[in-house]
Amino acid sequence: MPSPAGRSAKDFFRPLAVGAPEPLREIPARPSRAIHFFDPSNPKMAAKVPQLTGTVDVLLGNLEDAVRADNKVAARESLVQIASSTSGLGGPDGSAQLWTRINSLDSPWVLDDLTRLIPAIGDKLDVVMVPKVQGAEDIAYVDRLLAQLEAKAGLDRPILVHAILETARGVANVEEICGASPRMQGLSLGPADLAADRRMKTTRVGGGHPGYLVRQDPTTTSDGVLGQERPTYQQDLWHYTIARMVDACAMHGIYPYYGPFGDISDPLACEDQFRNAFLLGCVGAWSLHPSQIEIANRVFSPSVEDIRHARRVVAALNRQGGDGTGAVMLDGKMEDDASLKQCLVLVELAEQLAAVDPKLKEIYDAIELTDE
Ligand SMILES: CC(=O)SCCNC(=O)CCNC(=O)[C@H](O)C(C)(C)COP(=O)(O)OP(=O)(O)OC[C@H]1O[C@@H](n2cnc3c(N)ncnc32)[C@H](O)[C@@H]1OP(=O)(O)O
Ligand SMILES: O=CC(=O)O
Ligand SMILES: [Mg+2]
Repeated sequence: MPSPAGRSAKDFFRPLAVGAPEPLREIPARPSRAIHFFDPSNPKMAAKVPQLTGTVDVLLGNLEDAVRADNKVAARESLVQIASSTSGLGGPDGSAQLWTRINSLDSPWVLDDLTRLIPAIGDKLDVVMVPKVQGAEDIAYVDRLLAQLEAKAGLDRPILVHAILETARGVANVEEICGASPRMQGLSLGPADLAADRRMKTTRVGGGHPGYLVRQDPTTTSDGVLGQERPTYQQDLWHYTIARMVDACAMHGIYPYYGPFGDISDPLACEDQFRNAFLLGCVGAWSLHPSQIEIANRVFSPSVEDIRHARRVVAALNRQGGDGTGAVMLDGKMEDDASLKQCLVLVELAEQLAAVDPKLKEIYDAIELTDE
């Protein structure tokens, strides 16, 4: 059966242009807790890139929304300059990955974004983020164009594609978007554009809303008097979409991310939003301001308590049967193959992060198990 992007299974992993690199069979799990956005046309932000390179998993040169229309060319040119001159940025050995967010596919800038960036810095660019993706056809367009440009530039490694989920049609097509190309690296939730496209009545960039709540039912006392207290509980506007995104990504072996949290002055609510996404399966979130990098790095790294518990579960199941199967009691709770698999997700993530973050490695290495 043809894939949504029109390719049969036998052709799925064939390069889309003669001389283009072979597509990857599996998307590598490179740490990407914070995708830090900067506007390359803003001299102050551009100047901060070298010092951010050792502190953040991904630096993303943003060319789309938040870059003024009259700065689009300057942003693109400055990104070329930054990528060429910043050591440790981008490529398979970079200490920070280099991503870019190109302009939307219907904009007057996107063709020049790709035809300028790929020949100039294609060897440094790890991922191209595509905004406002509507369906597999958008990915197919970028896929073919990237293959042609990679072939022309003689690149030996495919540039990956990340789509922003920020239109109602995109959400309806989320599974086919994830499976549209072997280049698909992941998806980010774009709550601001998605809210506008859905005609939601919010005015924020991500996060909750005090009006979106449930109220406790009225209570009556034993003599029938209506109680005064009716607590309310704010609900998560993004739960449904994040859950759909996580399932679609997991099904296709690619990575889901929460996107922007616009209230820079509210680090606590930002942390909550990021943690909800982490718990639901996301691997990272966007950082719009340097202060959000630390929040994402912390929230998207498993805690010491989680890793201690996960290792104890692994050890307890191994102690019992040697092969990790069966069931054991630990702290009054039943643990078996299914909880073991959850624990292994955390243990593997900790190993991946420790490999790039020496401080975290020290912390995880120092965890002692007291059961043996
Ligand atoms: C819905 C969406 O599409 S979200 C994605 C698109 N939006 C973005 O990318 C926004 C990126 N961030 C920004 O534009 C800015 O952070 C703003 C406008 C939110 C706030 O900027 P400022 O008012 O300058 O913040 P603030 O004064 O706290 O900045 C402190 C310093 O950090 C710098 N800085 C701020 N944001 C960033 C950033 N993202 N990257 C690098 N440096 C930054 C500032 O230039 C300033 O530098 P200075 O100390 O040399 O003066
Ligand atoms: O691009 C991000 C968004 O929220 O819109
Ligand atoms: Mg957007």
